[in-house]
Amino acid sequence: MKKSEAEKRIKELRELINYHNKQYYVYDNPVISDAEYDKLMRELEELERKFPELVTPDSPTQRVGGEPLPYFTQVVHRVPMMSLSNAFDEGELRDFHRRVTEVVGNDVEYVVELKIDGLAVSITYENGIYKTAATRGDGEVGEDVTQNVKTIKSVPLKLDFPPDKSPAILEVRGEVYLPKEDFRKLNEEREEQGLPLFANPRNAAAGSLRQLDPKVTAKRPLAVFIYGLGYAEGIEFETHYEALQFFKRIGLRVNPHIVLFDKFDDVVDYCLSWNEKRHELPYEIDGMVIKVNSLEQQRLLGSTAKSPRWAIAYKFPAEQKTTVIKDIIVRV
Ligand SMILES: CC(C)(CNC(=O)c1ccc(Oc2ccccc2)cc1)c1ccc2c(N)nc(N)nc2n1
Repeated sequence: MKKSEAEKRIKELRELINYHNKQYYVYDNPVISDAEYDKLMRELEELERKFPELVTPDSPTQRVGGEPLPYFTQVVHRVPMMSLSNAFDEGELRDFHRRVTEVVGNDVEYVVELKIDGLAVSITYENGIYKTAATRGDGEVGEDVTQNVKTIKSVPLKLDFPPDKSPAILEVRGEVYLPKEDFRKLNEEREEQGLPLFANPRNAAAGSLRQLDPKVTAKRPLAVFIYGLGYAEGIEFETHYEALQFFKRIGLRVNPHIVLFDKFDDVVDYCLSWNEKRHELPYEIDGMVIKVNSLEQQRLLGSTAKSPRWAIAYKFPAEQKTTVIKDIIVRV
């Protein structure tokens, strides 16, 4: 095959593979079989082997990065990654709502999201191409985990911008997690190998993401849900819900159980309902997150040094298990 034909076919294959990744990971609606998908990947890998000069960093074949790192470099977040204040019961939830309405009045909508029990990451795309990823760290400075996050199949390496909206820089935040079933299997393998077990999926995700060798991370079936905007150049949103819809449209994986409410009683009912329903989810959640939808109202409410006044986490009552102590995250 001539180089020009290879170039054309490589472009086609990348677009096809990106499309099928979006169908599978973002819309949970694959339209080809795994075997057919693998065939496309193999053809692309074969062509890139024949024409290595045609390989680009955003090619779907470039997920498992380079050599192990000696250490993680630090990344200063353009916008701090804040934490959430907590509400532990309905009363505290209603106190939050009262504080909000005292500032912005009664015409307020809320977006309610699951609080995935994983670890927070920030992912930056430049002109729609995956660029960097960092852990939350202390909120101001995190660890550069670009190579490791790149191995997560539900993280797109190229965003699908519509012609009228293509931000030069888009930095989003989300939660990296390990699904329950994969956590169980991982601990089963570790037991067989006589290795220490992970205490819970969150620790397993953290331990997997903080690996210095991306080939180890690549073996861990991590996943991500994007839940917020960090920083953007070249695009503006009026509401949080609009931002989430845009994220989904361009290929970022957003949780399917996010709901917009305009009555706080419905927010409360929805939060309480998930204390039971969560046991059927394929991943662990430790609560719900309630956010004022209007970005203008968010600005009016502002933030404390630590957390926004326009969002709160509703934590489920701790199950009668061993007391939850702050787990020490180790790299194993
Ligand atoms: C709401 C926010 C705290 C993110 N937002 C921010 O980190 C943030 C940071 C600076 C902001 O504005 C500032 C900009 C510049 C300076 C200071 C504040 C606004 C939001 C948050 C935190 C954890 C979440 C979680 N585990 N699950 C879900 N589903 N949502 C979550 N949302």
